[in-house]
Amino acid sequence: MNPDSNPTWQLLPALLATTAAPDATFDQATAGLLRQLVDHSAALAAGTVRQTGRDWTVTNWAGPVRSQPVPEAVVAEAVDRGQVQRQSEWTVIPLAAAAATAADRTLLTRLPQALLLQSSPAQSSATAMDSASSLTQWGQAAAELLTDLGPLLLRLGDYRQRCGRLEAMLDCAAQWHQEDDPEALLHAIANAATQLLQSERASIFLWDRARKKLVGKPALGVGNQPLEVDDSAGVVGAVLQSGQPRRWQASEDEEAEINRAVDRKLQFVTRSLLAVPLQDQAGKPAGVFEVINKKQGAFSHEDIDTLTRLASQAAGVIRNTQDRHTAIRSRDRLIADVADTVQIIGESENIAALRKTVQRVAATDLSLLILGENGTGKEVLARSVHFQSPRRSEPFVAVNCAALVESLLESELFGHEKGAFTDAHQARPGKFELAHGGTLFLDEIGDMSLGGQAKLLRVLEEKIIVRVGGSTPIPVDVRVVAATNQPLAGMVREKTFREDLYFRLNVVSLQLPPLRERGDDILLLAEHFLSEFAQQIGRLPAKLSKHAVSAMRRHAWSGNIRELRNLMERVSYLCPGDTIQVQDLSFSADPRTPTGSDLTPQSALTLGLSEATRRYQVQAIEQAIASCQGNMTDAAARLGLHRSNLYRKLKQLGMDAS
Ligand SMILES: Nc1ncnc2c1ncn2[C@@H]1O[C@H](COP(=O)(O)OP(=O)(O)OP(=O)(O)O)[C@@H](O)[C@H]1O
Repeated sequence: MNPDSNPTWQLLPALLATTAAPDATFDQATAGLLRQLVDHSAALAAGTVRQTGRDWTVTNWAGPVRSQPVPEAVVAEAVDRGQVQRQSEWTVIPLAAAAATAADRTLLTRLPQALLLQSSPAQSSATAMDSASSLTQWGQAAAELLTDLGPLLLRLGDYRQRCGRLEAMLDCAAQWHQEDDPEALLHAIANAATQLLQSERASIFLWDRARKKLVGKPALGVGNQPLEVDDSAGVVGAVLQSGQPRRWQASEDEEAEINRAVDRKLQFVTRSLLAVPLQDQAGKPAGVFEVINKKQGAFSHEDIDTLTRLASQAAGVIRNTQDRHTAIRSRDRLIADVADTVQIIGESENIAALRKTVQRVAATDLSLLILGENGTGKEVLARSVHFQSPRRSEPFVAVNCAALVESLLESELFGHEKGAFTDAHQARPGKFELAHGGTLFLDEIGDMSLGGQAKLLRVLEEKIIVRVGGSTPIPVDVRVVAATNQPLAGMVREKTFREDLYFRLNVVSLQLPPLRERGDDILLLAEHFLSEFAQQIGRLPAKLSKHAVSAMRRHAWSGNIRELRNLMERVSYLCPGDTIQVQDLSFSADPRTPTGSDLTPQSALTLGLSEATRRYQVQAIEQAIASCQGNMTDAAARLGLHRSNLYRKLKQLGMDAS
């Protein structure tokens, strides 16, 4: 036969062309084939039919809108006999099941059972015979194509649909991994399920084992109403208990399985439902994932497969997000706890002003230079800046520059590679790398050698380090806070500190006052230390008696807070009662100042006669008051003074007379 007049050859290209479209379905391919049939043959219209219950339903139709009913008897006879049947303008060609189809019962139920051709009614009998035979030829060609290719096209459609769903699932899973908020994640998962399974709602029930409840987290379309059901009730309960997926369809399945009370509460009617188990890492039940009301038809086997895969992805992501959230919460709690321990204590004017400045600069990445005598709290201040800054969850690394000899400085700060020098048995990151993302505290910067200063400056400018013995540039993001008790500006003038580094570090400078200039902050700090040590010892913090408070105020404190801290540590451990008395406070002498017994004629040469005399008097009075347990009359008597003269003397010496 000439291929041009062979109906199969004429119909096939159109059928293949339709199939080539990436989202073509079996129905679309059939529609294309029927259109070709109508265009090329004598058929006015063509359609496919299959039996649903007792009726014959048209599954596809090409040509003018049908005005007559399907000739059901003729169709039934053609299908029953497996032979072409004709009646008036109808020709019915049965579609045999291909061998491949017969093996797959689910395909059989989806394929049409007969091809229906309608021709024009009025024709001479001779013409009618010719045209009927030609029509049958065309029809049989189309029927063969549908029989042979139909199952393949259906399967192709299924595979495409499955690929589409898997792709969509991968996309969803990738998005879920970005989601940090557990509630938002559950919403995103439920949304994905409604879309992928063309359903009206989806809910994820997490199992509250202790309360024997299934808690529906995002119940879409339900607002924020909590949805809780007993863990053994209804379809979801059965899925949790059995670990097996379940489908439920109104009118086909037991009505009693559905909890209509939930429907009423949510003003919703469940028509169909599919639920699959959610499992934890160990494969134990963790909840149930359900979708409700398939928009068209019933939930299929493919839907079970899709929801099961979705549930397994979801379980993993939910677990990870919950773990991450728990970890973040405990990290934040720990950071908050540590941050609490590094408050800048004090209400004196200069400390209050300093606290305000810290609040302002903490949010920035500006370099800070903290100046202050030894033990004035420079490191505490640096830590406080760190914990108030956005870098608080990253490391705070402190380096004592005075302890770094020139030969070690580079490897300490920038790290080294294995074998970089004799003792470099392992590669080691330096302090800059360790502080990445956080704060690097360079204490005693004034003691850094000039060579070290040059290397430090380069890294601060370039924000890149290279480990000793290495060649790979490593970018570092570090906020630098430097501190010194040295007169850095003077050192710049004397050329013992690099001017360019000084300006690089000193974008903002903070000056910490010495303890002796902090007035009643001494008492606040003392209270702070007393409660810190009380906590360590496991008892209530001791209180300073009125006389002890006076003695603390009177004492000529050095600048170093450690003196106060050590004293409070000593009394916390040694003071027997709840109240600290004057005699419990034996102040240690400021090593830089000659003590009473040290005061010699030489002292007057260093301090000046008037200051040496003042200090001698202060100490003599302090000792007398302490030895008389704060009794001023007795103390005055011991000093050979009248009580009122003692008060006058206190005032004159700038001591606290209260
Ligand atoms: N605001 C504060 N709250 C609690 N303790 C503080 C505070 N300020 C300082 N201290 C305590 O004082 C001592 C000295 O503080 P820090 O080490 O911060 O001082 P520094 O100026 O860095 O000392 P150095 O000059 O010796 O390096 C520490 O024991 C610290 O705990």
